[in-house]
Amino acid sequence: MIKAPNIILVGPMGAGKTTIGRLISQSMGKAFYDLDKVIEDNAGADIPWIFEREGEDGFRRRETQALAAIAQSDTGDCVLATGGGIVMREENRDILRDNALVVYLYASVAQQLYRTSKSTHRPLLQTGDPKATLKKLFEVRDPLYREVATLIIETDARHPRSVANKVLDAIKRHLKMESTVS
Ligand SMILES: Nc1ncnc2c1ncn2[C@@H]1O[C@H](COP(=O)(O)OP(=O)(O)O)[C@@H](O)[C@H]1O
Ligand SMILES: O=C(O)C1=C[C@@H](OP(=O)(O)O)[C@@H](O)[C@H](O)C1
Ligand SMILES: [Mg+2]
Repeated sequence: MIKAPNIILVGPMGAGKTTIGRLISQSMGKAFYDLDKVIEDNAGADIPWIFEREGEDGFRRRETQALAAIAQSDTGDCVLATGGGIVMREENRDILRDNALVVYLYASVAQQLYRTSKSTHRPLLQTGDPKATLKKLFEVRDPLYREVATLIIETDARHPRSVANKVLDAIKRHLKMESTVS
């Protein structure tokens, strides 16, 4: 029998990684980690505080450390929701590709903007023009999400439960396919 891999969700801010990750972990009976929460717990401080005191570079160092610790533990029993910038470092992309089944949750810039508009805990969006920021980030990051993804799931115009079911079906189909070719 093939070993079940860790499931890692990537995608832009507002794609629903945290929300969908929690839902699919419950359905799969796997532990759930949100990388932002792990970083906050390790630092004893929240993300806005880390960005303010250590800059984005400090946050990215902490992010890589936390990703490596979780993804390279070989238990294969967790679902991990990452933050939208996880694909910016090449070493992170290597870790993702080598250690997990990676699901890219796709959302249009309009949906990203809508879903992130009610919260103030994303420092990169605390600017005068969050739409322009999301658009610029998406242009750089979309090809990188695609580079690491095993599966790509569209989330626009879908309720979280329906996105979660779509992800679960795609994972099942993928694992079945893998077991028939190996
Ligand atoms: N498929 C969806 N449809 C509508 N709202 C969603 C969907 N997925 C997530 N949301 C909402 O969007 C917001 C951002 O979701 P979140 O899971 O924090 O995204 P991410 O972790 O990718 O930044 C939350 O308020 C969440 O309830
Ligand atoms: O896109 C990014 O660079 C970031 C996304 C955030 O996570 P979500 O994608 O879960 O909002 C969080 O890691 C941090 O604010 C930086
Ligand atoms: Mg999140």
